[in-house]
Amino acid sequence: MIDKHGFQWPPVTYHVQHSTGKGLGVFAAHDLDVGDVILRETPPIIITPSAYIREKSYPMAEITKLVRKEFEALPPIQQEEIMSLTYHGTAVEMETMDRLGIIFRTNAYNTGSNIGLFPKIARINHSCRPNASYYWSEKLNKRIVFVSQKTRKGEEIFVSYIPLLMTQEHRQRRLDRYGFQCTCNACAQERSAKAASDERRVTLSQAFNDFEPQLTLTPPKTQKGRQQAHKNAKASLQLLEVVQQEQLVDYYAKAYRIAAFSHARIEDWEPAVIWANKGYELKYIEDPDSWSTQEMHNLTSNFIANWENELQRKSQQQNWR
Ligand SMILES: C[S@@+](CC[C@H](N)C(=O)[O-])C[C@H]1O[C@@H](n2cnc3c(N)ncnc32)[C@H](O)[C@@H]1O
Repeated sequence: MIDKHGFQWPPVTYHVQHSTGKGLGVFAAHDLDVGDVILRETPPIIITPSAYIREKSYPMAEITKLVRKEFEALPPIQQEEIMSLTYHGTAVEMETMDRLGIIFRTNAYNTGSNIGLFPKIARINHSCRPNASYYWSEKLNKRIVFVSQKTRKGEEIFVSYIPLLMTQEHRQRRLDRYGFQCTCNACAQERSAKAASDERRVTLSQAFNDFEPQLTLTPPKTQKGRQQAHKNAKASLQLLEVVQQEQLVDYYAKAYRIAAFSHARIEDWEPAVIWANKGYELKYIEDPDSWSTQEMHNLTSNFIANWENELQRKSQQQNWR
């Protein structure tokens, strides 16, 4: 629709066009900044797996039946859009499942406790170093795709289909179910750069796990505990460097949260506030209504209060001298 000022409404943020070696892809229609929303989409098909399905990891025969029922209720134009999506099935799946079931398997996303198909979002290709991310908004009943790295007009938009803290070999194994050999800029690097990237991703995975039990605000009680907490604060800054070197924007908020907690534990309030606030800003972009956004908001306020108290204490001490 063109509004009274001659502008397209809603504004066009992307085009679907050919992507070399990847079929169709989604491309930026103009320069996009971190946090810009590319797409918001309500799933025309959404299924609720039974408890049995969730535990036994997706028995496709049952899913296909649920999907078919929803599909039959859609208007022909939506059915056509869905049937035009790409699909990839194993030899067994091609034998035992119909095309709709395989389309759903190739393109659907987990959506809270359900699984949804988003035909427009399904055109976005994968990268192991993506420039976009997404979340499911229960409130809006939509999946929202937003830019996580500055993207220039005409550049392709990529999300990740898989967790990224793994070696390339491991990632490729996960991607095999989609039927393609990944040639993203992380996978297509020359051998030594790829080895360095693998090492960073494995280090990050290990470090995120190791930090998890130490993310508490209780100050250490012993001398040894205090020494360890100081070491952790230093290590949290190294972790931030590694995640930035690897440009894994989907993991920045997690690293900021670790740096915030680690500095709060040693009562170094200024960096604690800075990292908590950075984490909050990213979490807010990711999903303003999520529990983890609220957590980062509360931590930031709490650390600011502690920092103010500390500054007040210091200025009183100076006045007494
Ligand atoms: C969800 S669809 C994405 C849109 C698809 N390119 C299309 O034309 O509709 C997933 C399929 O896109 C292709 N694809 C996605 N990311 C790719 C990548 N990094 N390299 C090669 N092919 C990719 C694969 O064929 C994959 O099965």
